[in-house]
Amino acid sequence: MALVARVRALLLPGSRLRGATLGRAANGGGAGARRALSHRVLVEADPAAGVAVVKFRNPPVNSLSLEMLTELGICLEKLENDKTVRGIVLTADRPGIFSAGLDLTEMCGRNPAHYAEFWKAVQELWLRLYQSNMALGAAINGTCPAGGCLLSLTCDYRILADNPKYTIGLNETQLGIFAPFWFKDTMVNTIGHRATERALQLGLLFTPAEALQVGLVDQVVPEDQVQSTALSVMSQWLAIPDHARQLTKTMMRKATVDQLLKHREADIQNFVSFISRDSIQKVLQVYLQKLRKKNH
Ligand SMILES: CCCCC/C=C\C/C=C\CC/C=C/CC(=O)SCCNC(=O)CCNC(=O)[C@H](O)C(C)(C)COP(=O)(O)OP(=O)(O)OC[C@H]1O[C@@H](n2cnc3c(N)ncnc32)[C@H](O)[C@@H]1OP(=O)(O)O
Repeated sequence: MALVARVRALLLPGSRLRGATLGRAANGGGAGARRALSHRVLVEADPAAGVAVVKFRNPPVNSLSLEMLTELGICLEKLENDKTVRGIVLTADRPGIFSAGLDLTEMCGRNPAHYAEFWKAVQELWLRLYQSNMALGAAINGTCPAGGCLLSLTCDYRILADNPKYTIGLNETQLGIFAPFWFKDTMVNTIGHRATERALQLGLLFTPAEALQVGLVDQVVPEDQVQSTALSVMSQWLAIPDHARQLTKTMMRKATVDQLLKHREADIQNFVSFISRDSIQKVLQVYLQKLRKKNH
């Protein structure tokens, strides 16, 4: 289903999104700051600074469900059309978990049509973020595996909280699945081929010190300074004339984007047939059960 159709579906009677305010809603924060609410995404915009902070709040772990992907996509589209916003900082509403990655329940026990719809939504969000004309920063205030790491890698820079409990990486192989080519390319573009090959094959989750060393993040700062640092780094990016920064970003990312655009349909079909395999369903179910057992 296309983004517009998914939004309509979300707005049908009975949907949890119905009645939610997706536009700018109320004053909040400092002078001129504006807040907008949807269920799973909170936006704090500061028009004077030209920056919006987009906060994930999809408890318990900020997983990227179909609804979360859709709300995030709507929110980013609105911000892209807002002339007062030139930069976006992505972060979690609460410290602890930036995002647990793609929602595993969307990839388990569903039908092929659902897998195709879900994967299309993952592609759409990646394309929106990776091609964004905005300057994007990630204020990573919690653990950041797999799809969470991918979100941060679409940004122009990453600031990670200095907490050894927080790890970051594309750990798909540890689940018995693997990162598709465009996840891989996004990481290669950040840390290079050899470091990516090692990280992906071993499904490494890096501590803050390791992530800094390998170049997966640009700065590690005390936990209470993650957002303020991300905002002050943003002012450096916004000091560059937009057109010059945007043309450079497009030049750097075009080949990677074009690969997915060229193989988009095949990538969906490959995902659907891979994820539908009995053996893959089994490993995902075992992984989910292990996560759930901890709590019961
Ligand atoms: C041949 C051609 C092939 C072409 C191939 C194409 C594609 C390739 C194929 C597939 C690629 C698919 C890509 C996937 C990328 C991903 O993002 S997969 C998700 C990876 N994520 C993780 O591994 C993280 C798992 N979670 C955790 O490690 C922990 O939850 C946490 C984040 C560290 C938090 O720990 P904490 O102790 O605070 O919380 P709990 O573990 O107790 O969790 C609470 C609650 O939430 C549930 N949950 C956790 N993570 C997820 C998730 N990602 N999705 C859904 N649900 C999740 C957990 O089960 C608990 O539930 P409850 O017990 O019922 O409350």
